[in-house]
Amino acid sequence: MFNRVARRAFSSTAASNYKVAVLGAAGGIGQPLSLLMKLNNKVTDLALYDLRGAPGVAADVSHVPTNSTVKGYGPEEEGLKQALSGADVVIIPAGVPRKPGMSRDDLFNTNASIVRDLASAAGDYCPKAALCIISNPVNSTVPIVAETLAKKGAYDPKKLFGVTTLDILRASRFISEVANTNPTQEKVSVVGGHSGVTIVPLISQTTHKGLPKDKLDALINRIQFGGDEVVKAKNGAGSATLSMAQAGARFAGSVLNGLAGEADVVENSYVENPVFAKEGVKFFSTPITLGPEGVKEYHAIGETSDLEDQLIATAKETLKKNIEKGVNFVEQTSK
Ligand SMILES: NC(=O)C1=CN([C@@H]2O[C@H](COP(=O)(O)OP(=O)(O)OC[C@H]3O[C@@H](n4cnc5c(N)ncnc54)[C@H](O)[C@@H]3O)[C@@H](O)[C@H]2O)C=CC1
Ligand SMILES: O=C([O-])CC(=O)C(=O)O
Repeated sequence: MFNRVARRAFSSTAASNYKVAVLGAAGGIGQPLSLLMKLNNKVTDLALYDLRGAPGVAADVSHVPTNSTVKGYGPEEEGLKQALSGADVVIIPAGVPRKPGMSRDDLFNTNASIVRDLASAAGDYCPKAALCIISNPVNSTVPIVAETLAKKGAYDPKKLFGVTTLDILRASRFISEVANTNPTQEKVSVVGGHSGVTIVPLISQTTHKGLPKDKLDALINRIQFGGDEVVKAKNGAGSATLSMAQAGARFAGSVLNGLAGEADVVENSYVENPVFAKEGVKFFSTPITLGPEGVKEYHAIGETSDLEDQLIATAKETLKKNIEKGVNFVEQTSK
């Protein structure tokens, strides 16, 4: 088996060589996300872990002719340890999705312990890895990971990311539908968290700040509750998986670009942000620049309208509670 140095030395086509682990890889998000990571030429070692089904997904994805090896692991034979050892980036979409009528917070009771245990394993087996958290409720699962790692002395706030990129994708798409423009050219910063009122799209920073109030309100509401559209349409069969895989692959790709030292890699992400932490909201999504050590720079939110100021204030109140719930969970359940 090649060690990291040898892997890098033997590769000729990739710009850089990284091991990426996907935890929850056989799920609705995990499968297409694993495929998209296989297509990323910075990935040379792809480790797919799930309670069940990961070896099959790995065998399937491994036939795609790109530079990466792909291995699937289950919980037997220290599969989690093998999947995580040496990982540079860990992407976590493990856990249950919503059904109609549920909020993301309703997933807390099931997903909190799943995420805590996977975070604990990451702290043990790849303490230097960048962790990208997809499992809901993101507003609380990210603090759970932070607290779990902190208890092990393995928490690096610059390497823990809540993935909110799907809100960014939706904002681009939905604004293009309202303004009749090309969605690939629409860039909208979405700040705050990842659920309902904590999702705050900053439309005033786009070229569409003059939208009539009824259209603006409807657009903001659609971005905040875009996840519900998919949950309703899937009618009990889960929530967004394909668009989420695209969002997760874009975000993890940017993390890899940052690790590789590329310039000006900017994404929005729900991270421990020193500015908001001072206000008592420890985690908050803003634009960040990604670099070789994870977060390289925290960007200010920028200019906002009065309406956006109100939305941000509302988001902060809910986020404080969501964060506290995650922190308390780790306090109460850690051995
Ligand atoms: N951050 C975001 O924007 C989004 C987050 N999500 C969230 O992502 C999560 C996953 O959604 P889906 O893939 O649709 O669900 P799914 O049920 O299709 O897949 C979840 C997978 O996780 C696995 N799993 C459960 N416990 C595990 C453990 N302890 N270790 C490893 N794997 C484990 C399951 O076996 C399953 O294969 C949900 O919590 C969902 O709410 C979904 C869409 C967007
Ligand atoms: O709505 C859900 O439960 C899944 C999710 O986070 C999203 O699609 O934004």
